[in-house]
Amino acid sequence: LCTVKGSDGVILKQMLNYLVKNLQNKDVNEFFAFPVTDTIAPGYSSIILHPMDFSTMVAKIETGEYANVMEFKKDFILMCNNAMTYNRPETIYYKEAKRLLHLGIRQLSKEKLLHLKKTQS
Ligand SMILES: CC(=O)c1cc(-c2ccccn2)c2ncccn12
Repeated sequence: LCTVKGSDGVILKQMLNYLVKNLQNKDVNEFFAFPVTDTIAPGYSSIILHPMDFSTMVAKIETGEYANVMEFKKDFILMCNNAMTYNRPETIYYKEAKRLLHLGIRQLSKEKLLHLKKTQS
């Protein structure tokens, strides 16, 4: 049961869960599924000060930390930019981040979200 006040919170959560699932499906190697550790990426935590990954984004959706889609989009772009900062352009991680970023920007474009909003209501 959601009160009238809380109803938009439920709809936003549904929308964000739909969007994050769509984006995660594009990360076929699951490079972005979990936080990058210093073990697999030497010096990562001293180079990347604001780490982000899909599991963190999913947790933030559940705990209602995103007030709107734009805040969610910011974390997605941060996640991709981190990978394009730490990894060299010739690496698979950089290339995957670049591809994911472009696919995600398209999916999160105003037109797409407007259409999604219409289909939701
Ligand atoms: C996203 C990212 O920067 C990343 C993911 C990984 C990763 C993620 C899962 C399994 C293996 N590697 C990674 N490894 C070395 C250097 C960077 N990375």
